[in-house]
Amino acid sequence: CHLRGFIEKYVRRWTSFFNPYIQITFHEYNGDNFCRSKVYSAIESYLIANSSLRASRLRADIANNSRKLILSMDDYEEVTDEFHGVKLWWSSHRSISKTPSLSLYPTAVEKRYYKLTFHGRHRELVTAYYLNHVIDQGKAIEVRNRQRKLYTNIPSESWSSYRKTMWSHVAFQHPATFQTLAMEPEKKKEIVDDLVAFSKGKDYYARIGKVWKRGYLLYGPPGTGKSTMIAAMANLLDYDVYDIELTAVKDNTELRRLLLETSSKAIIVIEDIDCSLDLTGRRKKKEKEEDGHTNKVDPVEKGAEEEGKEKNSRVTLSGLLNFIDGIWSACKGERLIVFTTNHVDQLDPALIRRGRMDKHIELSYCRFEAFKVLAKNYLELDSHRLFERIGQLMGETKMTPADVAEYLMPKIQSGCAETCLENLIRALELEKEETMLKAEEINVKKMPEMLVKEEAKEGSKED
Ligand SMILES: Nc1ncnc2c1ncn2[C@@H]1O[C@H](COP(=O)(O)OP(=O)(O)OP(=O)(O)O)[C@@H](O)[C@H]1O
Repeated sequence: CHLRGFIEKYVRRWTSFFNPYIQITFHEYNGDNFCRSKVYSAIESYLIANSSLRASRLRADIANNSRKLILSMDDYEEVTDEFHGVKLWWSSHRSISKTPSLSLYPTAVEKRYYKLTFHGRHRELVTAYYLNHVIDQGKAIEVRNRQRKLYTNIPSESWSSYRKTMWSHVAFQHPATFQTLAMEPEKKKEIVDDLVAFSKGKDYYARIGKVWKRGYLLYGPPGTGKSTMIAAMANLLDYDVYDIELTAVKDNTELRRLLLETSSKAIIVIEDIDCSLDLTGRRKKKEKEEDGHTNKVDPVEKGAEEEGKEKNSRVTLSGLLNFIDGIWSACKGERLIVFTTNHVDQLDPALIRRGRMDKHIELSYCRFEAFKVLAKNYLELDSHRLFERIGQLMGETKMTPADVAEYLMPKIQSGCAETCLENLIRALELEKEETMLKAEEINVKKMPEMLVKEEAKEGSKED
C-alpha cells in the first residue's frame, strides 16, 4: 500500500512536469463540515447561468422552495468559459465513498465537486481575478433567484421554561412596486434614488466608517400606502422583510437577539411605533388601563410583577435607540429600518432625529398625480374626460388612496371604467359637502366666542 502511494505520487509529479495545465477542485462539502460550501454553491449558480446550457448532457432538478426547473450540467460533463480572452474548462464530478456508521452497514456518501482547468501561464489571472469574478457573479445570481421571505416574531414555548419569541416566515409575494405606488412622481423618484444609492453604497459606508444601514420614517393617515411602500422597497432591493411585533418581545436582550438573527439584506419594520412602545420606556397607558379593568391578580403579586416589568422587561426607548444605533456594527450586510406611524407628532424626537431615521416620508391623501397612477393600475387609463373634474375635487377633499382604489375596481363596482370614475366623483362630491358642513358647524360653534371678541373690540374702540 505504501509502495502504491509512493509510485502514484511520483507519477503525478512526473506528468505534471510535462503537463502545462493547472486544475483546481471545489468540493460541495469540505472535511467534516456538514454545511454546503458557499463557494461551491456560487460556482454552481454561475455555471447554471453562464455555461451549463451549452453542455450536451444536462441534469434537471427542482429548485428549493419553488417549482422552478433548474438545468445544470450533468456529472462528468465539461463546459468552457472565457475570461479576458483566456479559455478555461469547468467539469463536474461525483464520487461515492463508504463511511463507517453506527449501524452494521456502512453508509454510501455521494460527494460532488467541480474541477477548473486552465493553462499555467494564466495562473495569476485566474487566482487573483477570475475566481473572484465567478464567486461574486454566482452570489449575485443566488440573491436574484432566492425566494425572499416575510418574517414575523411569534412567541414560542421552548423546552426550557423561558418563553421567547422566534422568527417565523412565509414566502414574500407582495406584488407592490414603486411603479404601482400612487404618489407624486418627483417624490417617488427621490425615494427610489435614495434606496438605490443606499443599496450600492457598500464601499461608501465602509470609507466613511459608518454601519451600512438607513432609517426611514413613514407617516400619514391609515390607508395612505405605508405598508404598500415597504413592500415596494423590498421588491425594489430584493430584501427580506422582518416585521417586528414589539409588544411580543420580552425585553431589550430579546430584541437584540432577534435583530442579530436577521439576514444580510433585510428591511426591519416596526409598524405603528407609537402604539408598540410607550416612549418613556413603560408599557402603553391604554394597556395599563385595560389591566386595571380585567386584573384579578392578587395586588401584592401584581405589584411584584409590575416592578419586575419596569426593571427588566419589555422593550424600552433606550433599548430601541440602542438597536438603531448600535448592534449593527456586529452584522455584515445592508439593513433598512422602517418605522411607520399615524401620529408623527407623538413620537419622541430622540427616536426620529436624523441619523436614526434618515428620511422622513409623509404619505398623504390622494392628489391628482397619485390618482393618475391608480387609474393606470386599476383601469389602464392614461386620460379620460372625467379626469379634470376629479382633479378639481381632489384638491378640495381628503380621500385616502385606499378609498380611491376601492372606487376604481370595475369588478367590485360592476361596471366599466366610466362608471367607476362617475362613482368616484359622486363620492368625492359627498366628501366635499361633508367637509363644508363640518366647517360650517365649527364656525357656528365658534360664533358666540367671536361675538364676544367683536364686542370687546368695539368696547375698547369706544373707550
Ligand atoms: N399610495 C398608494 N398606492 C397604491 N395603493 C395604495 C396606496 N395607498 C393605499 N393603497 C391601497 O390601499 C390598501 C391599504 O394601504 P396600506 O395598507 O399600504 O396603507 P397604510 O398607510 O399602511 O395603512 P395603515 O396605517 O392602516 O396600516 C393597499 O392594499 C393598497 O391597495
